[in-house]
Amino acid sequence: MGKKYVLALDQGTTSSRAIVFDQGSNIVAVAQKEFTQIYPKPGWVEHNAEEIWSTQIGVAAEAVAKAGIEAKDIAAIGITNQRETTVVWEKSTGKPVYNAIVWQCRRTAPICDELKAKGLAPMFREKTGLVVDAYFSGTKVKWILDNVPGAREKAEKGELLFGTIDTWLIWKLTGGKVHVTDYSNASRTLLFNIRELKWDAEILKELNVPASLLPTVRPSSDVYGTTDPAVFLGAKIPIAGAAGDQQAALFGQTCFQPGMAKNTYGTGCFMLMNTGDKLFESKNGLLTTIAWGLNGKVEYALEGSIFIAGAAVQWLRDGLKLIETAPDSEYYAKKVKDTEGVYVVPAFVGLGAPYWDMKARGAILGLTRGSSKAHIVRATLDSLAYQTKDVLSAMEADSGITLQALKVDGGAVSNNLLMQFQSDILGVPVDRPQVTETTALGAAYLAGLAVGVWQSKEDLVQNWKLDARFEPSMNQDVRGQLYKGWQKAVKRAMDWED
Ligand SMILES: Nc1ncnc2c1ncn2[C@@H]1O[C@H](COP(=O)(O)OP(=O)(O)O)[C@@H](O)[C@H]1O
Ligand SMILES: O=P(O)(O)OC[C@H](O)CO
Repeated sequence: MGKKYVLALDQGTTSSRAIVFDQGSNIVAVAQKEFTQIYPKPGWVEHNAEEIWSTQIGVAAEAVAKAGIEAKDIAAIGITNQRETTVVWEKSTGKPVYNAIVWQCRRTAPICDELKAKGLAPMFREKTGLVVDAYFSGTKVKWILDNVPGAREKAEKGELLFGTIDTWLIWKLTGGKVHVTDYSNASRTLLFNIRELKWDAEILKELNVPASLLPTVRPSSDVYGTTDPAVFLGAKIPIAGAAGDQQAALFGQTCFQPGMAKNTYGTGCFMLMNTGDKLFESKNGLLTTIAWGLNGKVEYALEGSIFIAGAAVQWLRDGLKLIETAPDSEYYAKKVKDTEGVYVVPAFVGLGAPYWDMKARGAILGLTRGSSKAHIVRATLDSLAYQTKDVLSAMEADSGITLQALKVDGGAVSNNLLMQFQSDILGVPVDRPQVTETTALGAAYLAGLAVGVWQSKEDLVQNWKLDARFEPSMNQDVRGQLYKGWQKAVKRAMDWED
């Protein structure tokens, strides 16, 4: 049948995944591997960039083998990645000078406080669409250059390269030949001017980051180079698409029209609304970000970033050991009809949108002698839905658009109880597609469009198929009451850490 498969590499926060798609957007094979989470201090999160690479290339080979195809049957590779996570490496050796600093890491909160104290937040907001927060790459690069012995001298001599994970993987896949990123990833660095579409000289100066470190910014659907046969299954395959995982999910959900939105429930939860060529400035704590660069222009999105979602379920599993597997959360939550007033606020790494409080910390509130494991498990699941409600309210206020239905995806959407509660608390239908691996699908689409596997975005829309629609069935008064309790609980968790 010729080369009609597309391989998506989905490098997430907790695992590296590779998925082979056919031209009908069907999943032919999946391989996945978790990798080490490194917590050197409270609030710090790192990954080993070499382990990211070895797990990613490992699952790529495994997925191709499982699909029963050969590397030469792959028309293109698309990359999608946990965003903001920062790698700095030596140009000559390819060796990272430090572990990757993960998006969740709070170590640069003091740098952000200084920038805010200097009154620079409005400048950053205006140019980058982002808030000054440790979440983004800019202050992480600065931290590496300021704290890793010898790093700044090498950077100033042009011997180091910076990249988010897309850049790191493309550089490795091409055998160290190509140093690029795409518009969507660049827009998460706090270094990129989303209006002028270039690295911002004033910001680079302020953060003391030499421009020589930075990758070339390219469209999200474009042939960046080919794989080095020595590293990728002996074949030269075009690497033809890249996008941050949340933007890729927006693309995979075929949210191509302004006003269309999706919410992805993974480690964190990220709601994005396509705003087309319009750049909305949020007045309600959301981010303005680039959705993708495609067909010679960029399109924008409004984003609500929630730092802890599925990770709270992992905490129930690994930290509290209340459940054995993530899906068990549904089983225990079902044992009670509601949380009886218990709220879990999973502000483990502060709070993102719409609060942006780096000093918030997790809290369980409303406990009584009658509170049980089931109540805590249920309250943890509910917290994903409440945080989503916070963000959707902000998005509707910013855009003036009332959502008719919310498209969802990501690991936690298999939880039916959560999806029903989500619909109940929003008062909006929740639509779960058959393919919930929309992040990988989006990356495959971007790559496939660049090499002609698919001809146009319109071709893709018909591939989106509904699995289940969850309709709101909660009484409005109950909804209001429950949400009021959540807002009270959030206030108690805020501004906690000194
Ligand atoms: N049935 C479930 N109920 C609740 N949470 C779940 C369920 N299945 C998976 N999860 C959560 O979903 C997350 C994994 O989703 P995934 O999309 O793979 O995340 P990521 O891309 O961020 O690594 C984990 O945090 C896990 O706790
Ligand atoms: O890896 P995920 O799916 O948790 O996504 C992480 C986000 O890209 C962080 O901004």
